[in-house]
Amino acid sequence: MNTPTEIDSLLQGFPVVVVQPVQWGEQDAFGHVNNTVYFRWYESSRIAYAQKVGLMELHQTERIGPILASVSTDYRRQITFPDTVHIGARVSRIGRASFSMEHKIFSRSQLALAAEGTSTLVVFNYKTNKPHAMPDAVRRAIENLEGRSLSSD
Ligand SMILES: CC(C)(COP(=O)(O)OP(=O)(O)OC[C@H]1O[C@@H](n2cnc3c(N)ncnc32)[C@H](O)[C@@H]1OP(=O)(O)O)[C@@H](O)C(=O)NCCC(=O)NCCSC(=O)c1cc(O)c2ccccc2c1O
Repeated sequence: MNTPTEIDSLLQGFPVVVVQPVQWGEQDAFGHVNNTVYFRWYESSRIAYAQKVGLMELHQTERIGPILASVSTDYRRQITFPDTVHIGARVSRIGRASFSMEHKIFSRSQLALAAEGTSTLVVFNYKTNKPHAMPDAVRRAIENLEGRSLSSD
């Protein structure tokens, strides 16, 4: 029996996990979830992560927030309706203004890794339209969430 608990253990080390039901309309003519949907799922996990470390609030108050610089994925399994996906996000690196995230998507019905990817976000000043140095408070919040220090490179 595939249980959410088993998937939770597969996603150990991912401090943010978003759980979403697969929608019928996310499938394409070939009967599987279309490749573009995986990027939406990654995005949901990035947003949840940014909310947890105060980056969404910072955007509301200071107009300093994340912007997506790059994203990539490897597809490991097809996903079909009905299913539920568990999308993990963790930060693996913090630079001066940028930080890197790793993502994993697990299929609950297959109890298997369906995709894994990486993304780079840049802290961005939406007033000047320029990158902004990672604020210390956000760096600390990320390190607290990850349970380790993430040195600059
Ligand atoms: C991405 C840019 C802001 C970079 O600007 P610029 O080239 O001027 O930056 P620098 O050369 O000074 O570098 C700063 C910093 O960024 C790193 N970097 C730059 N480009 C890349 C890249 N392609 N890949 C990886 N890393 C990159 C560089 O190494 C530096 O790192 P340091 O740590 O050393 O400082 C600029 O190119 C730009 O504005 N691009 C357009 C971005 C865009 O339009 N993205 C799509 C819309 S945003 C979006 O969709 C989005 C998605 C989400 O999932 C979000 C989640 C949560 C919140 C918001 C989200 C969001 O807005």
